[in-house]
Amino acid sequence: MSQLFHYGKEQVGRALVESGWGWLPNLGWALLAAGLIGQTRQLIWAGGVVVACAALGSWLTARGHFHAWGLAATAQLHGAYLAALARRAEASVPDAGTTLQRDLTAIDKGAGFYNVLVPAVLGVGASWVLLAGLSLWQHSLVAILPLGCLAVVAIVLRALARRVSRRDRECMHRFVALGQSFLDTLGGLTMLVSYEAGPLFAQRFASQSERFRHATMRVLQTQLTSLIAINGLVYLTVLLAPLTLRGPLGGRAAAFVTLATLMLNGRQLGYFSHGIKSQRPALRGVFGMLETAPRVEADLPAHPQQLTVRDCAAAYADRSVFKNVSLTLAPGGLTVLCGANGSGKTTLVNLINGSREPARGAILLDGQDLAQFSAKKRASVIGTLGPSPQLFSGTIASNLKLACPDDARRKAFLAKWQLLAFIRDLPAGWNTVIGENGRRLSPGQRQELALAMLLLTDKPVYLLDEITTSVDRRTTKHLLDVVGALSRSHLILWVSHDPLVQAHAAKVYQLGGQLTLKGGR
Ligand SMILES: Nc1ncnc2c1ncn2[C@@H]1O[C@H](COP(=O)(O)OP(=O)(O)OP(=O)(O)O)[C@@H](O)[C@H]1O
Repeated sequence: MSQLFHYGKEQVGRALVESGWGWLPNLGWALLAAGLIGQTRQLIWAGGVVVACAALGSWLTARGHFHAWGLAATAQLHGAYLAALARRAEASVPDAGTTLQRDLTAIDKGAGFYNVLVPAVLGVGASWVLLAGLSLWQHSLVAILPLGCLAVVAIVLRALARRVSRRDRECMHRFVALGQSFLDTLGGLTMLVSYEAGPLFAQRFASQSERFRHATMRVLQTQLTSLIAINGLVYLTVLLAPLTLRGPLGGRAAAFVTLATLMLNGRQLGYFSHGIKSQRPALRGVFGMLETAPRVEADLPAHPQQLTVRDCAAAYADRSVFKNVSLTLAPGGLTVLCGANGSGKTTLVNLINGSREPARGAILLDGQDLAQFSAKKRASVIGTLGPSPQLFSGTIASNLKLACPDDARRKAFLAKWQLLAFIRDLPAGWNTVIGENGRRLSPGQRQELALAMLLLTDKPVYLLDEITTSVDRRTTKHLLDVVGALSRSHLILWVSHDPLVQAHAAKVYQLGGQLTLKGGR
């Protein structure tokens, strides 16, 4: 939360003046009460003058710019956040923008930090000084009473805070479970119909919705309990105060009014701490974005000679996938990675291309740590293709053009490597319309087209993850010839269980907890 102080600093002085004027009427009301009840004309006058001066001062300082600190700070935070978001999107950092709505709301709600903190702290402090003076004058315990109450409020809130965050987590967990189940059902509707499992899923979905509703109600219940705790203790203290008051009637009235305003400011602080705590995760996201947004970066080598995976470990949540994996890719031959399902091959590919961060270790390209570079920079030198490639509705030619807009180079490349031989059998040839994500092509044709598009991007490093699962043997052999030839000048890692692919490799690594060299030519 300390980062919040860095914004709108130039308005802090103004916020103090605003808050001071804001508190002054409390002194005026205390004097008025003392004067009216003690029937002292001078005090009535003094109170009236203070209230009038405070009102005039507030009007003069405010003049349409009330909450100057909050306004300045939130404007600066919005600006900094949106600029960082733009840099992340520009650098193709995954997830950029997905939390935009939540983060902007957090910044707006965070304005409470600027608008409430100073007035409430100043109000509590000033009221306390006044109260201490009054109780010295009257020999009463009225200054100690609120101390005890605030201590109890703090203890109660602390106890509730744990419960609140447990309930919040539970609610979020239920929400995620509900969302996942909804998306699964939506995606697999046809399969569910063929399994005749519709009613079962409907029942399961209904019970998950019910659990989510219960979790939400528990969150509301806990929030209500803490509000009752704060308010209950505040009003109880104000009600108990007359029992501790001694001395002249006017002094007692002044002490009572000051105590009431002190407790109201204290309650405001309690609400404030609640509000700011509930925004803490979102605000952390905002400051995380500001800290991690990519700065202007250096270029990565256009023709790297070595990619090194150095002592890398990978984990999901607290589950380790592998530890101490080291591997070097260099031009001069294909490197193949195999291993049992779930051993972490795709995870390793994702560490290299930057879509996941290693739990430990580093990935170096010609000695430069890739962690310093944005996803966009990494993607400019590392091309990745997985088993389910993404194609774009349009024709085969329009897709190829996306990967390489230069007509001459594209045609020369495809002719040189004799790629996409299946096009000869299509009546519309290159102008065949492939539909959304290439669904009018066969899975094998989709894979071939996606590989041709990847190779057309002409990156120095390629990561191929199970790209021939749907491709026939003859085409696989041909693709192996192409990739094998490219691996003389490029750094290529191919994840494959296929013995045919492994037979073409200069090095074959096996992953299974550790990475071991299994063979190669
Ligand atoms: N997003 C994820 N969240 C949590 N766990 C994951 C996630 N992705 C993968 N895992 C787990 O990490 C382990 C490694 O997965 P990974 O996909 O890297 O294996 P793989 O070797 O590529 O498997 P396959 O041969 O089936 O493609 C698996 O046990 C999997 O359950």
